Amino acid sequence: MESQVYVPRWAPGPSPTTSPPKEAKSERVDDLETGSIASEEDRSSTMGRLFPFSVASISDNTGRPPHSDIHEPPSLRIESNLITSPRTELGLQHNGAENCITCNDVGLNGVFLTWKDLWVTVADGENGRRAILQGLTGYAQPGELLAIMGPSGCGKSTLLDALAGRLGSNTRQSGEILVNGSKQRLTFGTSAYVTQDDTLMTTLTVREAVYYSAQLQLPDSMSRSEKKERAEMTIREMGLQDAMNTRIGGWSVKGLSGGQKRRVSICIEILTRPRLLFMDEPTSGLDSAASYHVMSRIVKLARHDGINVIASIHQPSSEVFEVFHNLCLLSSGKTVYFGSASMAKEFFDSNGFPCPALRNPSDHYLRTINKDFDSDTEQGHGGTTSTEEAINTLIKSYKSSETCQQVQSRVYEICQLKGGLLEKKGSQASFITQCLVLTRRSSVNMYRDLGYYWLRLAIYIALCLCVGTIFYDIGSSYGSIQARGSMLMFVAAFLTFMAIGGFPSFVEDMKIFGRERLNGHYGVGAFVVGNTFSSIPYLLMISLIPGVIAYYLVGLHKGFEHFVYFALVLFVCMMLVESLMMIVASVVPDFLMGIITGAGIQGVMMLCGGFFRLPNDLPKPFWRYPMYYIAFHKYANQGFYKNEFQGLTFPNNQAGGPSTITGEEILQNVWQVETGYSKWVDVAILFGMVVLYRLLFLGIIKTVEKVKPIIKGLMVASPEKSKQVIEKPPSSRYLHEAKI
Ligand SMILES: Nc1ncnc2c1ncn2[C@@H]1O[C@H](COP(=O)(O)OP(=O)(O)OP(=O)(O)O)[C@@H](O)[C@H]1O
Repeated sequence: MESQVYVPRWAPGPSPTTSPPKEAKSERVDDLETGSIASEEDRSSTMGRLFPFSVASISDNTGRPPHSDIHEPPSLRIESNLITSPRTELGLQHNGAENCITCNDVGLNGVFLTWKDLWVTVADGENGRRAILQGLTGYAQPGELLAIMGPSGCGKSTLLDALAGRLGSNTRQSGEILVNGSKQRLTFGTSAYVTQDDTLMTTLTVREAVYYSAQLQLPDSMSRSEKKERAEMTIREMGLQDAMNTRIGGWSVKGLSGGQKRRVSICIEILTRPRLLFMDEPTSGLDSAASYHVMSRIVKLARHDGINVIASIHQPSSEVFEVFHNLCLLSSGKTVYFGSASMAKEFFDSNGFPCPALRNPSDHYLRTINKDFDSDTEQGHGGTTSTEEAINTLIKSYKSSETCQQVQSRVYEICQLKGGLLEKKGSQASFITQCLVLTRRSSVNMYRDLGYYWLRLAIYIALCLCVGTIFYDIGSSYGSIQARGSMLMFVAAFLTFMAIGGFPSFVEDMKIFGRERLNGHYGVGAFVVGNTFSSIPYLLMISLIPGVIAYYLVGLHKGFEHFVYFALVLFVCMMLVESLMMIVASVVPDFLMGIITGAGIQGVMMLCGGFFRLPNDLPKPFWRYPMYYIAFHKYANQGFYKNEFQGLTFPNNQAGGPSTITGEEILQNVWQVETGYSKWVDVAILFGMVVLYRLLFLGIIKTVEKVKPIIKGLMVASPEKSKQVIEKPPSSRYLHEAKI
């Protein structure tokens, strides 16, 4: 082999070999749409441009065909002006497009991810801290798929979460994760993450879910029809064309199957072709054919658009296994193997665990390193060894292998590249577009979800019929003063309290918001605006229809203006309770705990709202100030009472007093209402509280987003272990020749 000069594509200055030959642009090797595979001739002509790095030189004197190099370590395979991978067999290389990863600007736009000596620990009651990941080192490159495999509970999801910056707050992480060679946080829109559980809006059809998502994420410069086309093309790519108009469905209504939901989740995240894509078990729930098609399409997409894909996979078929570029095999948080997927077989062979004929290699690897069932591992040579021993042998062997050294060298090289900061992938749609789309989507969801408003409407109507018949035709006797007060209190307290009923549906919305927010589809502001505007028509409906029943059956203060005020206070109180529950949901995302917390808060507010204990009798200072002024029931009651009693006169049954009593006197002496200001001020305060509560929700989410990483940063501790931070590449075999 001739001497080699490794030149990264983003290295400054001209390089004679960094540009692909002109004719490359006219070549058509594979077609993403049709999935057609390149001819062998085409492939060999484009092999030299398969990777984002140009390697000056070089001729291969071995005379091997292009594919035979797959038995060499993958990361630094340098020969024949190429570093190649077994994916060539699938035609996953240059496709002739201008933006082809293999030819153009992977080095500029692609994202390299490296991690060195990565540890993740969690608190363990008895033993201090338990390590979930133990000193992992690896890398992931643009245009490639890195598969993370291992037995259940070995730390696959934890590794993905750590790399994506999404570890839970009870974990501690140490080691170095670099993006394009520099430290940067990977949250909120810098990458896309397909989580293990499918958090989707169950009331939407597949077409709607993906199209709304396209509208939220794709730039305003794209026309509606283009967005629609992109959405439908992506749905077809994931083989969901027959389910386009099927509702996703949830626990109450059956819709898509688990595997179909998985594919919808993938569709939503690949719409914008993110530069970094994390996938937690993308093939779970899929049959082997569907798994193969999904994974091969993702690999093609990765290759075509320079996407760096990192996926945890449970049990790939041999066909699926073949599309992996690199494999990270974990056992109990330790690396058993990291390197070319196709080289894993040789690794297991050479360590005395050959894959039996006719067995799927990935099954063999997993079986060899799964010690959960404490079974013995059969060896090719007829003997047996315990699974624990087998794992230790493999871990030791990997650590001392050349492959491991090459991985560390590769990590070191990538770290030297020092690429720019990763820009937010984020949504490119404007804030206004996001608000409009979210309002529309949320309206459709509220309309179709019976639990959101329809059930409440039915219950409200039933309750208001009860109120209307119990207080029927209340009249204007002296006794009606107390009855009116009680009836209005019931409406202000209990009917508004019932707004809590929409909380479970809102919690589902919050989960979707959480996922989309983390993936950068839109911000908190757009979510709050969308939720507020979409709920207004429904809240108006559930305050007007039951309100009219209760108001006119009881025969409250006559006059349309009085009814409008009554319905307005009811409406704004329901909105207020919903806003309060939004705050609760942002702090307590579990719906049962949230309902209990929300009910508790409202119970306290009801108590100190000035009805059960008159304002002047409330113990000072806490209940009289500030609680009385914080409880929205104060303003609701006072507004209702002013609306009801001002302008009315009642006969006075009290001995020795005047024969009549005015509404003003009742307000001041009976209900102790502050009459120095108009009833409209009360309603304005209530509206102000709605705005305040929604702003509080926004503020809490934003603060948590900002504070959480700081707290996590403070919590990062060095685990008790000797560190092996790679300051120098263990193997300088390639580097001493490299010009970076
Ligand atoms: N935040 C956490 N707190 C406590 N333990 C955790 C936490 N996260 C992960 N673990 C533990 O770490 C181990 C690895 O979990 P992880 O979810 O990464 O495994 P996995 O390989 O993805 O498993 P599966 O394939 O079954 O999804 C498990 O034993 C799990 O209980």
